[in-house]
Amino acid sequence: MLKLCNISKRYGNIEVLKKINLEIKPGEIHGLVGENGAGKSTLLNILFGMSDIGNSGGYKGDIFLEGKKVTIQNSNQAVKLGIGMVHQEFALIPYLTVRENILMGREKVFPLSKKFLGESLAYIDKEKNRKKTVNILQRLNIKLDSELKILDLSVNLKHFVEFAREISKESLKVLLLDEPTSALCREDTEKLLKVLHNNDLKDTAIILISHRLEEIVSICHKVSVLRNGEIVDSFNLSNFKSNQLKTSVIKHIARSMIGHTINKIQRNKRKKLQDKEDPVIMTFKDFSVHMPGEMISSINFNIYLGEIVGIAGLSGHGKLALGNGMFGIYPYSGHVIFDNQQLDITNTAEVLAKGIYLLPDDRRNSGLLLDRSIMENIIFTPVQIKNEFLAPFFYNNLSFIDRKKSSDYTKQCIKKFDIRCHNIKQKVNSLSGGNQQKVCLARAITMHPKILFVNEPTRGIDIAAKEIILHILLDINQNLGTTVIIASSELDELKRVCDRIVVMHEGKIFNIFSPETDDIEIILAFSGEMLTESEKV
Ligand SMILES: Nc1ncnc2c1ncn2[C@@H]1O[C@H](COP(=O)(O)OP(=O)(O)OP(=O)(O)O)[C@@H](O)[C@H]1O
Repeated sequence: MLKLCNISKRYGNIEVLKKINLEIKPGEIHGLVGENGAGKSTLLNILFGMSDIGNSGGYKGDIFLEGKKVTIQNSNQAVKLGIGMVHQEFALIPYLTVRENILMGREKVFPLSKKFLGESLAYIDKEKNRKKTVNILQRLNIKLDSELKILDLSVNLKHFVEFAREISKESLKVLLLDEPTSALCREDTEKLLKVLHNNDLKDTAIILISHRLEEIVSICHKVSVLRNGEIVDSFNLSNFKSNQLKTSVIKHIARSMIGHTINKIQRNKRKKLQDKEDPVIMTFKDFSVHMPGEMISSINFNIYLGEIVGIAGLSGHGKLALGNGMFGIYPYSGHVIFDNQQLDITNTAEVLAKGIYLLPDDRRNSGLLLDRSIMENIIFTPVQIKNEFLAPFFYNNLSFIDRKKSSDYTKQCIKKFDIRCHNIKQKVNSLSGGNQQKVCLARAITMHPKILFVNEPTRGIDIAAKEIILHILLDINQNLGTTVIIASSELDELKRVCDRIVVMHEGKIFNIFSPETDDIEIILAFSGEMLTESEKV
């Protein structure tokens, strides 16, 4: 179905893809793995004719579709050729509804209006389109109101909408999936992958990028490993059915990606599950947050000084709402007490100045200044809130950025966080997704927060960099005394670093577990169920 011959791509002097050769059959799911910045998204962007590729000098090499050579200059051409893409950072129109986004350009219209007014002026049959959308969403087994605006959806639901839009296209020849599951919890990932696995798309050639190697090994037929823009290894996965073989092939792929083996971070000294004696740093009283698709209602919860708390649960049950609500991003009610005083969470500058910081999961929309350099992104909040990185006052309160200090510090961050970039001046929107996430974290850490809320810190991060990030979170907790609240879909990571794990269900705290608790018990709590005493035994 798809054949790539010697595909190369340069950004200025830097060659980010070097003579990529790849063949994918109809019905084949081909995994593409590699470190952050290895060139995976660039390859898919070429195949989907993304404007960024054309604007930066295009690509070299040949693309064949069903044996015919094609040139892809823009996304319109790609769509016409039968190529669909689910983007890492969404390509949805925020002010339109789920229905409008899924069916855009393919809406059902009233036949008579089409006859008299022509296709482009025909009246859209809203009811028929609504039913069609509901059917598509049912195919994905997802409960979602088709009339909600994209703007009001959580990140995981946006992923489902993108996926629904692509798989509902007839005559889809090639489907490009750029980390479609990175924002999803295990259950939602399974729903989505089931559609791929069930051969619903049996004539389509699929390329799947994922940093979750278990996922790649479970559903892909083949996998190619990209390192520094080159394919360094490929594996035929059809032979690896048993769990033991899967584990060994995962290790093999990981080594091939990174070039060395990875040591998983494990916290040694943990705090005991809190008792009444421990000092409380923050209290939520009757706290509700009306975050669309992630509401929490009337929770009462203490955060203890110096702990690392994990917040887990299925998407849509409120896991992400605590941090987002804390920063007044969505309407809320109730009270937040910090250091024995009521906090005015509508005053973000004051919240930040008190040493409370949020690293949001939606980094592109609320975490980064995309058009600014890595350095500006890292120092921005410390300059604004804490007057850091400024040269001595020039006149009254007027001062300039201390360039040397800022650039030395940024270089340190690049090293510490292993941010793969050309230099400190590179604009953040030209960094790979995982490296953007590292910039967000570097800024958060630069604030030396007393309390750090992090939503999905390792989303889109490669397997080696994940360990760096977990290590840094442990480090600021142990050495700076930062209290850390991590909302994450990665239960394994929460178990490795947290003192306790709070499970949210239907917007409430369902239970709080010690990290030693068996996975099954925690996962059951995700659905609001508990093991009986005899089952525990
Ligand atoms: N517009 C651009 N200008 C300059 N460099 C760019 C641009 N877009 C991407 N790059 C560089 O190309 C390289 C490959 O990036 P790409 O997004 O393909 O990586 P990736 O393998 O998808 O990483 P991730 O896993 O983090 O998503 C990176 O070094 C990135 O900085």
